[in-house]
Amino acid sequence: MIEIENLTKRYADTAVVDNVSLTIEPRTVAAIVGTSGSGKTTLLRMINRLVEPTSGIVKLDGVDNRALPGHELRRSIGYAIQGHGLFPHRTVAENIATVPALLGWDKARISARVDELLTLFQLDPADFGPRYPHELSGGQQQRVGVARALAAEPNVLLMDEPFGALDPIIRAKAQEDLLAIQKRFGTTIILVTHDMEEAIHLGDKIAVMDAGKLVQYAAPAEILARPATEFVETLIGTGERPFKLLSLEAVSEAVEPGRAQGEAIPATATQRDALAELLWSGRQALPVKGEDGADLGKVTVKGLVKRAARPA
Ligand SMILES: Nc1ncnc2c1ncn2[C@@H]1O[C@H](COP(=O)(O)OP(=O)(O)OP(=O)(O)O)[C@@H](O)[C@H]1O
Repeated sequence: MIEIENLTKRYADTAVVDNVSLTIEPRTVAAIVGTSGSGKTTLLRMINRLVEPTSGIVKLDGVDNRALPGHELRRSIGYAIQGHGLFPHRTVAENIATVPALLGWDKARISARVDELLTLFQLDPADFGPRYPHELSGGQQQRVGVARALAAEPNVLLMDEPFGALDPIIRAKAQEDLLAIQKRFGTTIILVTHDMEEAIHLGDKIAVMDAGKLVQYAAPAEILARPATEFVETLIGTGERPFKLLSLEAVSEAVEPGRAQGEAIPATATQRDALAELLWSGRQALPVKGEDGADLGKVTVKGLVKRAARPA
């Protein structure tokens, strides 16, 4: 668990992070969103003490983050940034091995961990391990950056716009990979993004920052249904709100009994995908299939329209 209590950072007379308090439950993803300059990166960097707070406390599993020297603290917390920050003169394997080597892991354990992570990120260890960062595509470098951040099995992973530079298709893939890896390792992730869509998709909770202040901290559905301020409402984009609400839930939650004609949609697809397919194909209902291909029922325009309405 991460507890941030009355955290403030001042530069000269300006509080760029202003008395922020929030708690992040273990094994969840918290997304920090806000406009440029709202203090997101500064807030994130006070967790691993790349920035020292002016006042306030950060506790990690109940322990003040000042209990350890900063460099030791940072070995225990994963950190991934936009542009990946890979060491250009070290191979991919050496990059990933950085923190385990600092921690004194033996060679066999390091090599097993590097192979495990490369495989997990769908990079063949024999092919990619010996390459240098410039021999990879941007998307591959990004995956190595996240693999490096996870190398020493941290409980906490901080990510600063990790997908900012990726094209939309690779970005969607990277987001899915991250969620799968987060579930597998149970990592607590704090992710800075300026993209509300990404925050809604990835965050169990979303922290909205405006001019250094935390203006709302809530689950995505709550933020969509009840934005705390006009600023939050603007960030959501009101025209998109019903579709974002539908994107939070799977088709399986909206299945109705009965049959429908035509190609089926998987129960794991989002309700937004189902509505898009219904509108595009001009149908009133789609059959829904389970992972084993079994017919589970149908999803209808009428049912989804109800679900897209503002929650009571
Ligand atoms: N070392 C510093 N000295 C003085 N001012 C700083 C320093 N670091 C950050 N700031 C200021 O603090 C404010 C918040 O910066 P921060 O990087 O946290 O914002 P951000 O929300 O992450 O923005 P972006 O989305 O553009 O990265 C900005 O106005 C920035 O200019």
